Amino acid sequence: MDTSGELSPAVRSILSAAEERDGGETRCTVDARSLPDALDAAADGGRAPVIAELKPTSPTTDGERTDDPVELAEEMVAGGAAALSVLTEPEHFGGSTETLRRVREAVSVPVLRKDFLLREAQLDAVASDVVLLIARFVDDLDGLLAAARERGFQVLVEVHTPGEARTALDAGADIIGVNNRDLAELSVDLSTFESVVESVPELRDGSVTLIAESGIETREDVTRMRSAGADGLLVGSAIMDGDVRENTERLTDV
Ligand SMILES: O=C(O)c1ccccc1NCC(=O)[C@H](O)[C@H](O)COP(=O)(O)O
Repeated sequence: MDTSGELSPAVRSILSAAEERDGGETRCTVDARSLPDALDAAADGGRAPVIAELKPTSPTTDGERTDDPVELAEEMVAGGAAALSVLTEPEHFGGSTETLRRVREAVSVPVLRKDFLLREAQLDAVASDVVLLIARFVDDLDGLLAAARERGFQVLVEVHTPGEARTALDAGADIIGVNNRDLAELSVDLSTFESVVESVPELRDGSVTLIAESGIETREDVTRMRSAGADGLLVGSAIMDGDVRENTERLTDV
């Protein structure tokens, strides 16, 4: 894990909690719904390919959303979300593996497990269609990627810099997310996605499903990230803040 650069106290706390968290007792086997296919189908159908994120709270959010997550998930899908992301981190994001299990049972779109996974056993805590691995925080990306794929998971490898994007490509990642959130300041800057993609043109050669993550709030942001090459857009706060169906419709209907 690379904790050498600056990290906000909240992220340090998230990582300490992740180091302590147990995995599942039995090995997961997943028959995954395809995230790339779901994103392509949305785009072919004239909708922005949005992955709507169920994030009850976060270090950058005031308060906590306590409505039934299954109802929220169904509203997101009704609003046009191509896929869902469910936070399972409990201490800082109000998530749970049980929420993800219930949501995945209730919807037919692919569901991403959004968490800070550090060890192979943690993959087995719950089945999902996609798991997130954060390049900076995973010691053995090749090994964890292989372990996830052996179980049937698709893997979204998250990066924030050109160097991390090259590491993800070298490890054979085929779904890569560029997170616009800086983990030192927790601020978001959409030009992060643009500059990483410009520095690493292989991200746009068609072999990778490329996701823009964080800080996407408006239709203009959606158009901007799509123009820069995003095949999918991961949106949390702008959907969770208010009527999730209306918010999802506003961002998918472009
Ligand atoms: O969302 C946070 O406050 C946060 C703080 C520290 C580490 C990670 C954090 N978020 C994880 C994410 O990547 C986002 O939930 C996701 O990309 C959606 O972002 P947004 O649309 O800006 O809510």
